[in-house]
This record gives sequence, structure tokens and C-alpha cells, in this order.
Amino acid sequence: DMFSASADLANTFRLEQQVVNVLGELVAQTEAKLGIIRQYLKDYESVVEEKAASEEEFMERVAGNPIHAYRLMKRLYFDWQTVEKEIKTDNWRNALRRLEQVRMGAKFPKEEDFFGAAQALVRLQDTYELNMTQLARGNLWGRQTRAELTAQDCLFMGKHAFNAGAYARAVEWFEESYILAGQENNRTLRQDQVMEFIQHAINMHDDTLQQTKKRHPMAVLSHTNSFRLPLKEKPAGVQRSEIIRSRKYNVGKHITDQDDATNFNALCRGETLLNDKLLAQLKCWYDSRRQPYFLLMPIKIEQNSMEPAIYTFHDVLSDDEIETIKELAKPLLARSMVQGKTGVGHEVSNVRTSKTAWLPEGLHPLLNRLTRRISLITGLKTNPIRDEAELLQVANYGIGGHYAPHHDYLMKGKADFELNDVERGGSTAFPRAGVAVKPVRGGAAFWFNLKRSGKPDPFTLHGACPVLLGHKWVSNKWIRETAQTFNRRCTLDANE
Ligand SMILES: O=C(O)CCC(=O)C(=O)O
Ligand SMILES: [Fe+2]
Repeated sequence: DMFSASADLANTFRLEQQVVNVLGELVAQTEAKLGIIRQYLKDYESVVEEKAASEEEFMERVAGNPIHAYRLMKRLYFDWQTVEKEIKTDNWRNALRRLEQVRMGAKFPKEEDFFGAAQALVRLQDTYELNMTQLARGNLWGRQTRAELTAQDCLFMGKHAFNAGAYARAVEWFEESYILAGQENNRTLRQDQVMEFIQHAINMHDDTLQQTKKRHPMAVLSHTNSFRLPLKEKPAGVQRSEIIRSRKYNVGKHITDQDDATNFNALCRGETLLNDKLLAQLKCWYDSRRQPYFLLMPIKIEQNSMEPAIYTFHDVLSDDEIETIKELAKPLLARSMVQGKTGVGHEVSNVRTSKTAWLPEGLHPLLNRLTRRISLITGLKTNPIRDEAELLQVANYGIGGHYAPHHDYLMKGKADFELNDVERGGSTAFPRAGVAVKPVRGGAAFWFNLKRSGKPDPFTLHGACPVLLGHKWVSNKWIRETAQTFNRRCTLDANE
């Protein structure tokens, strides 16, 4: 697929430029052709201007005029050759051949890409609580862009949401489509065409809600799929703002699945969930990690969370190193996988939309240097050749690309390098710890997935927030459990 990584999206835009070039030339050629034919017709007009009572009188007047006679000869002897030549050249077939060539050498989006992009928009809307009207007008969380949606686009989005069972969102998209249909200068739809969709989606929403309530009176409804009350009782707009106003956050020991989801989204939006006392404990400091390597240039460490301990190491990678890593990864990127539901094997899943590449240590001398640097910073053994850690993984997220909250229990610790600044969104959020780490170019987030005892730490639940605007490139290093028996005691947190 091509929506799950920004590198592929850029290539698809390039592909469209080729298509547009062919189409643009076709339009220019066709217009030139029409111009020549129009000119011929215009030249003929002086003949028609000779008004006469009858056909006979007309012919007499025209044929008896030496100027008309001369121009008739000129038109049919001289101009006609040009007109005929133009009609004979087939620009369409030529354009078609060139378009086929473009298509042959490249990947065109498929249905899954179209759906994936629509799904990404809905995900962004949910996470960032984007106001529908602003979103349709290109406003992405306060950043005004020139991208806009038409009434027809919104209708498509509504249909997509509807087919996915997200009736609450479907109604909102259809209603936006209705508003736009009433405002557009370049009509893409009529309002009465949209009305049917609204009615149908409202009925579906209300019926489904009623059935769910009957079967599972205590069910927690997803705000994407359903509002709390039937839409016939309370309109979508009112219910949506009530949902936003009445959210409650819960961080700490007694946290539910619903809290995980609400917290995750809030953290992605940059909201602060920790109280002032907890916030005051978080410090920044310079550290040479008791290593001569860092004496001249100590690392800037920022503590993002105390329990579990999460740190950001700033300026770990230089700009050159970042570019090298990205270039090494680009040809190797493939759709990211997750562990299969049965626990065996890996599969593509919508909970993780990105592309990833594993960089073998021998690919470039930088990788080995980086492995040693990570070891010096974390105090852990990280040599993948000795199975102490995984190879370096590079991930690229496209629009709406995300990784839903999960645990990385198989690995002890994880260092997460940011390869660029994301314009909007894309943080790594820890819904149970109540913190989010913003992507900062060249920095690395680090945490332990396992406690000292070797038991999994459920509070390390984390996920990648969907990218709202911009690109996200990260590089991950998972560090294994077994190799670390003697190293961790003297590492980051002496209090643990
Ligand atoms: O990209 C991120 O911010 C986190 C990625 C992650 O959690 C993972 O790849 O396991
Ligand atoms: Fe992870």
C-alpha cells in the first residue's frame, strides 16, 4: 500500500505530476486545434453577414462579390489544409499511450489506499477532536492549510464511515456535506441528494444504539460509532460538544481500558495529565554517564516520567547521521507488521499504520557506531551480533499513521530516536504513565518495558499518536533482557 508511509506518498504526488503534465499538454494541443477550427468558422462569418430574402438572392450576392470569391478560394484551398491536418492528428491516442507508459512504470493507488486515507482522516478527527467544519476547510488543529474538502468529498467520507459502522461519524460527515452543498460555487452535489444519506445514517445510528442498549445496558460506546442518545432526541453537533466537555481523566493505579483510550488521545493533543506535584519532580540535567566519551559533550537528559521512568536524551544524532539513516532505510521500507492475534506469526493491521525497515549492522559503519553510542548512553549491552539487542529499526509514518497503545514486553528496554520534527501530532504517548514524549529531531526516548525483577511493567503501555501534519521518521532499538544481568543496577535511576 502507499498511504502508510510519507516516503511513498511523496512518490505518489510525483506520479501525479507526470499524469498532470500529459493531461496539461493534451488540453493545450486540443485548445490549439479548436482555435484553428474556430478561426476558420470566424473567417466564414463575413459570408453569412450578407443578409438576403432568399437562397437564390444570397448566392447571387456572395458569388458576385470578388472579395468573397477570393476569400472562398483562400479558405478552401489554403486554410483547409491546416484544418484537415489538425483533424487528422490524433492527440488523444498519443496522450493515452503516454499515460499508459506512466502507469506501467509506477504504482497507482488502489481501493485499499483510498480507504486507508479515509480511515486516517477519521482517526485524526477522533484523536485530535477536530471540528468537522474547520477540518473540511483545511484547518488542522489551528494550522490553516490550503487543502479543502468539497461536499462530494464529505459525502464519500460519510459513506466510508457508514460502511465501517462508524454511524456517529457518518452522520457528521453527511451533515457537513449538506452544508457545503448549500455554499459551493462550483456545485459538486445538490442538498437534496445528501438529505437521503443523512436520514438513513440517523436511522441506522438510532436503531443500532437501541439494540446495543437492550443487549448490553452497561456497554461503553465508542464515540466514533455512536453517541449516547438517539439523534432524533439530540442532534449530533450538540452531543459531540457534550462529549468533549464531559471527558474525565484518570491516571494512576486504577485505570480502565476506557481510561487508556481517553488518556492516549488527550496526551496526543498535548494535554497535561500529571498534577503539579508530579510535574515538579521531572527535571532536566546534563550527564556524562561516567563515560570519557561524553566528558566533552555531556548528554542533555530530560525525565518525562518517574513511574515508570521515561527519559529523553537530546541531540544524540547529528543531521548528517539522520540523513544517512533515512537514506539507508528508504529502499528497505515495508508495511509494518504486528504480532498475530493468535500469538504466532505477524500480520498487517490497522492498529499499526507505518512502514518499517531493519538495518543490518554491516550496511554502513554508522550503524555500529550508533550501537556503541546507545550502549554508552543507556549503560546496557546493545550488540545485535551478540543477540543483546535487535537491529536498528526505522519507521516512517504517513498521514494519520499511528501505532495504537501496546506493550513491548518481549524486550527489556527501548530507545526511540526521532529523525525529524513532526509539524503536528506524532508524539509517543503513555496513557497509564500520563505523559507524552514529543518528537524532537535527533533526540531519543528511552524506557524499560520490564521491571528490575524481569516482570512486565503494565504502566509502560505506549503508542504512537497519529501524524496530523508533516512526516514522522523514527528509529527504534529494542534491547534484550538476557544480556543485561550485570549492567542495569548502575544505570539510570538509582531510586528504583
Ligand atoms: O513511533 C513511536 O512513537 C513508537 C513506536 C513504537 O512504540 C514501536 O514501534 O513499538
Ligand atoms: Fe512500542
